Amino acid sequence: MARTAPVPAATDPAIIRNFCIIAHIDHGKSTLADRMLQLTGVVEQRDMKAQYLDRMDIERERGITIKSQAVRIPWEVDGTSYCLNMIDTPGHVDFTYEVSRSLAACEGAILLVDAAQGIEAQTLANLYLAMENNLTIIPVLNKIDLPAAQPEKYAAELANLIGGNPEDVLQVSGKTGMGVEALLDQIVRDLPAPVGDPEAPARAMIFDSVYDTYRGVVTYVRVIDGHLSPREKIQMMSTRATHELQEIGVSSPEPKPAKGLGVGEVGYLITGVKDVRQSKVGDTVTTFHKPAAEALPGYHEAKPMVFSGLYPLDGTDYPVLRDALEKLMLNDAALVYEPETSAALGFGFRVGFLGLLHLEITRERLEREYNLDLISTAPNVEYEVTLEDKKVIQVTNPSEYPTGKVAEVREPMVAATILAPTEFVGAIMELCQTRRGILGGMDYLSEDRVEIRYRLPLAEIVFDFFDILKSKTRGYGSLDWKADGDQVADLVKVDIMLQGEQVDAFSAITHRDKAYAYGVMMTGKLRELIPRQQFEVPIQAAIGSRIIARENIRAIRKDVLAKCYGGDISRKRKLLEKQKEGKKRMKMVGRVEVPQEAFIAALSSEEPAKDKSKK
Ligand SMILES: Nc1nc2c(ncn2[C@@H]2O[C@H](COP(=O)(O)OP(=O)(O)OP(=O)(O)O)[C@@H](O)[C@H]2O)c(=O)[nH]1
Repeated sequence: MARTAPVPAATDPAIIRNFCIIAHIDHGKSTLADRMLQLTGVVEQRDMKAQYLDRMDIERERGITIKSQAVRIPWEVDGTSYCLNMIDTPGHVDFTYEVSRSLAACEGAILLVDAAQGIEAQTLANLYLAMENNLTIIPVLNKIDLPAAQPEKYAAELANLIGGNPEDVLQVSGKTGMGVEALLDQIVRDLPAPVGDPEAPARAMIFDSVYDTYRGVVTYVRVIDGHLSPREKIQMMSTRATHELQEIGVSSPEPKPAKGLGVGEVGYLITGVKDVRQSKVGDTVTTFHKPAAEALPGYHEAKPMVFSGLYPLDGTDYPVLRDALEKLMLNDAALVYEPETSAALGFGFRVGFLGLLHLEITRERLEREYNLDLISTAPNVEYEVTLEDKKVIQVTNPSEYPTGKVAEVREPMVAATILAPTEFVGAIMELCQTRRGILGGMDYLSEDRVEIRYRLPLAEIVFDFFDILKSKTRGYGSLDWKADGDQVADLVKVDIMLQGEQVDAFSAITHRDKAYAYGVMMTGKLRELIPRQQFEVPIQAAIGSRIIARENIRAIRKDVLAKCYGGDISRKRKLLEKQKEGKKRMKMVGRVEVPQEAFIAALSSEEPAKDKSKK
């Protein structure tokens, strides 16, 4: 019954439809994409697995999409075989950047809304992105099989938001497959076919690029004008670097070599290049023999929001970490890093991320895919510090924060949008107020749902804000934010000292009002984590030379042989060996031995617990 046809060799743009699915997290994009793959027969029943397009283990385990994926699916309407290119996109606010790149490769978007939840913060954010890209939008309610679904109510809400009639909002279930065929028909009917000049010099936009151990760099493109063929010499417009095309093809969803890619087509290129910097996302590909005069407008550079130091537990892994970061960067245009050294942790990198989830995912990928053990330092945002001599520096690492000579510090701000049932307005405003927020406005989307806008310091919302918002709104609040300039702030650097020796890994830049709380928290934690030494160890928190908190670790003389009475010499030796082993995993801070685990434990609590990472 599925109206599938063999994937047509799409040389005629009139039969192509490029679309993406945008939605708030968990509203069911990946499930709907799965159902489309199954219905159209591109994935055999026996090969089907949930979240087919989520290729990374982490994506499957956490049930979230991180990378965009493009796949070509056939669909027949009124006897004509169409070629649909579906681009699955992530929903989490950290990965909005991935979404905007995918949108630029499409003519239309399915705006998917959970029929039991209604419109949420990322529904709005993604809708605005799609509108900015002039995409045709098909509103769809998903999960209508759920007993809690309220299709009439939310169809009205959606129609109200984007204009149109509630009756025109399609109702589907990605789970049961209900309504999905009608949706595919509507995609063919409502979305415009791509337009471009087939005779013009080739121009293709790179919207993704991944490193494959066997094949080298695989570059995903959307052709705007002209044609790309195998064995052709291509040129990257930003660097003018040339490569020979070894393979060109489409994902269906497994890679399938093709005879070429024409106007409007989405596919992949392989040039055998191993250097990941040769294939930059946002760049335009043209041909060497007939190059285009002008590149396509690129993407906005993603701006990292959160910075953290990443250090290998074992110092000899440093080169592995460097290579791994380089490879990940190709996959992830938003990642930036530079080498740094820490007195306490050795050689590592300062890495910039889009948010905490991005940090967590990156760290997990590095550990898993490259077999590394890492310590990540407490994350912080980027500050702009003006010194007394008017020099301006950007500080992403607390240990670089200048002491004494500071004239002004500016902190990054965000424009935040919170959606929640009206009964929680008071609680939300109270929370934003304590986070130094300034109310920007409030709109009622329906009589029981409100949109509240605040301007807040990034540092106040990027760490635990969302978890608190969720608990204050009994799970119903949703949050989206984007960068919104900066402001002068009263910030200080808190240092942590062990026996008078500063430990750079524990320093933090905080608002003056919160410095004391940080000092007390960190000194208290370290007292628990650092074992007693043979002398007393004071742990202090200080702003400049002023001590704001202090704890003490009492002295102990640790005699490991005390337990071994009797003359069993081999047992004694074993114990001594063991003690030596243990020492190897100690870091010396002055005379104080700090176990590696203490660093990990003291720093890790600054991250969100694993299961809280979803929005
Ligand atoms: N009952 C019901 N559950 C659904 C339906 N579609 C998705 N779900 C469930 O909703 C949850 C989220 O679905 P996903 O497809 O992973 O959501 P997503 O929007 O792709 O999430 P991200 O990829 O992380 O953005 C899963 O537990 C699905 O099983 C549906 O039509 N009906």
